[in-house]
Amino acid sequence: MNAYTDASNALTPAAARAQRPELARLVHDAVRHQADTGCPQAIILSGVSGSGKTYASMVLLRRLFDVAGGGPETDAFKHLAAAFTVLRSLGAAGTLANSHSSRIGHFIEVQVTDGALYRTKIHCYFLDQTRVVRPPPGERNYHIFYQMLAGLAPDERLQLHLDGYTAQDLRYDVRPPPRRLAATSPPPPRHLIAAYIVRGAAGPAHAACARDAHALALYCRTVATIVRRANSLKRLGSTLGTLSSDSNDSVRDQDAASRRASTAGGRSRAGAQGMAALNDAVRHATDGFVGILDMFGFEDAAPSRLEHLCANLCAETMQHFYNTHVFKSSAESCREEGVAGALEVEYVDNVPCIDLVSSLRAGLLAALDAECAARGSPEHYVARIRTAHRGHPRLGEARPPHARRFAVRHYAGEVVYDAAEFLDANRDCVPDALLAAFDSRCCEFGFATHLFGAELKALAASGGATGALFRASPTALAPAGPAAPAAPASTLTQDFHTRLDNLLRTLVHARPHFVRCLRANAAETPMLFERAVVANQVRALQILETVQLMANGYPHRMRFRAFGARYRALWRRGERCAAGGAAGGAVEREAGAACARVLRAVAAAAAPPAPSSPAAVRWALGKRHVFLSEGMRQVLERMRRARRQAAAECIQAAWRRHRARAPRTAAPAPPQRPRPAPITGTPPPDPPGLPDPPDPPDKCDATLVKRTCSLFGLDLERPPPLPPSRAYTVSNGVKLGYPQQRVLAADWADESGALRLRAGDTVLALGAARRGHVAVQVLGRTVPVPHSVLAPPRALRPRAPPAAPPAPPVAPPAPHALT
Ligand SMILES: Nc1ncnc2c1ncn2[C@@H]1O[C@H](COP(=O)(O)OP(=O)(O)OP(=O)(O)O)[C@@H](O)[C@H]1O
Repeated sequence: MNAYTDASNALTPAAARAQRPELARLVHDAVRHQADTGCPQAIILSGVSGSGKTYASMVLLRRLFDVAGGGPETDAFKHLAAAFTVLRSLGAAGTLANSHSSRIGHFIEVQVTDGALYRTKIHCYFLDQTRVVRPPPGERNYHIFYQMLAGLAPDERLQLHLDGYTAQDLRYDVRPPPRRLAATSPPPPRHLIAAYIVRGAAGPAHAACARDAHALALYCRTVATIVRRANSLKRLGSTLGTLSSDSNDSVRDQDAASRRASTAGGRSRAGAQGMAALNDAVRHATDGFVGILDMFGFEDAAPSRLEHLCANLCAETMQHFYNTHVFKSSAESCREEGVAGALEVEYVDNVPCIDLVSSLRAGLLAALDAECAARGSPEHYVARIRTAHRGHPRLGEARPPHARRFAVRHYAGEVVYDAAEFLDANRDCVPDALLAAFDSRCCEFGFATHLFGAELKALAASGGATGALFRASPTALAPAGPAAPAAPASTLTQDFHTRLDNLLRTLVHARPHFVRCLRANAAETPMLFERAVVANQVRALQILETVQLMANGYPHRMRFRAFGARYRALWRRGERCAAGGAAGGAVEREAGAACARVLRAVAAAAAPPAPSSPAAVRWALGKRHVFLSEGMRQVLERMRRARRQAAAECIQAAWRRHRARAPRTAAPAPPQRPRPAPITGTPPPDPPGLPDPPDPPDKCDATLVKRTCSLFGLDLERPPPLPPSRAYTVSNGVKLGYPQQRVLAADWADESGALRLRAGDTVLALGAARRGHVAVQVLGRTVPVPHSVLAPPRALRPRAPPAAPPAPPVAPPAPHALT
């Protein structure tokens, strides 16, 4: 985490070579576990902003493709890497903490079946949209703006009205000085005139608000649309399926969005629906995934805004998920199963803080919704929460006290929030009159019309603007009714909360793997380790408590059956593996006793897991589970590896011995597959002088071939083997064996002209020759004659009417003239 470069570089080969072995092991473990059990796996990255979550997530993704996706040369990987490059431009910005901070959280869902990747979905969580119009002091806008200014060709700049501008001139790329937008404000620059059409007699402050709402709505809708478009591309030529997703839908509500996106694309409707149905069928047949979660890191910008409160709520939620999974559930299951002497680690529970922020009854976010509904003010909002949560241990005062500010004591430190923009940001509204400007009847910019399609439809149904408000960001609750509603059905924080809930619902069904990222210093300086900075993070992430649990507690538990399946190699010969399961009582007890015998033997034989490891080698038996210390898990794994290695070596040694002895003892050759018996009259190989006739031209449609291969998972480079040639032909259910008498339908001569046959000549066909040819015996020679010059075999001709005289006996082959 020292060479501070952009995180998307982690997808490059150089970064892949430098990747951490522990991340590689983690991916192997997740893929193996997914393949063994079918259970979804979630790799959850956490840490403060700038600690390397995004970097690690890219390394993990690359590794996942190496292990299960065919490597980085596949179309799917290239497509994904390209999508992430675009996403980084649109969603990363320079903050005080991190000059490439991801302002969009990601959950990358890599769907895997039988250990092979078949589809990737990116779920995006975009919060920090106010940055587009008001970057916080000292911070920067999204990378895309600077990249455009630095990289556009002169004619492109002209087209976008950006000619002559630099990053310093653009209003949205630098923090405007306060009150710059008053009446005395200078005329809007060209790029703003090009983008906005603001009519009416509103004051300048009003007009500036409208302009900002417009810009914000355009940006976040554009991001969502680009993400959806990039994710919905189907890679027909690829062996690795598709990428699909929507930036704002919940994790498990993606298919409809994916279908919407596909039908919006250039494909025919039927084709897209067919492909969506096929994808759905595959998905339902194989619902396993390996997910990589890179959400917002904890941030303490001073002062913080509503977006920071949401990001910190997300970090708190992930910390709570960790606490529950690692500390709480292991202690509870030990208690439930009567395991005596289990260590209960004391950890800091952050539920009070999550309650303070997100409780539906009186949490900070619920109070904000109430304040928005009552058209209140920031000061009134802060007074309201102070009254509601007086004395709450997690709610504090800003220092010095301020009417619009309050502090929250998060798990990773205290953060002071300024509520000045809370209400506007939460409403996230844009007036209908502004959106009416994008109506296709008056707007020539079709893309903008497309971005607000649902809203414009509602406006058309209401007969035009009525003073209603729409959400600026795309939302699952877009106006669906016939007319525009007076106010949006949800707020920014409600949407975020819903999506966070959906994400958690997905995570609780998965097996989690936690990656805790630590930032080495606060200044993005390479090779600098700041003790205090790291110690704070170690404390906040409860890493010491985790180590304590790993060293002395029982952090791992396995059902008896799962233990038996995994450590089958350690069972004594003749002893049955633990069965456990539904049979209950006696069977479960017997399975537990079998596990205990193995564990006792292992513990007696075991050396410490590693010379310097403090982890104790302990185990305990519960009612349904085996409880293991980290040390015992390591010992079991090491012994299992050793047994399997020894077994593999034993097999190899036996085989080598067998191979080495084979010539001396003249052992019988290994049985080979019997060759098919030669067919009577099989033509000998062609004489050396006989030239090959040219192959008929390939009449296949290349696109059709590609699609078929993609649909059936065939490899384009290696066609499936041809079926073995048959010793007969079949027609109308009649089998005609070779040799056959055939009559020539047309004159034919071989390439040299030495051999000539005439129409009506009868020849003896011996069997199939090269493509499109039949091997024919002529004057003691066998020559390939094209099918096309031979009349169909007799049995294939139309049947003669019953009254017709019987066919004359087949004449002997006619003499052939050799010239
Ligand atoms: N192992 C590493 N090797 C090289 N560079 C790294 C490594 N880890 C992180 N970095 C660099 O450190 C910087 C911060 O990393 P990154 O953006 O991944 O942090 P983050 O935790 O995702 O931050 P945020 O939450 O703000 O998005 C980036 O510029 C990244 O390229």
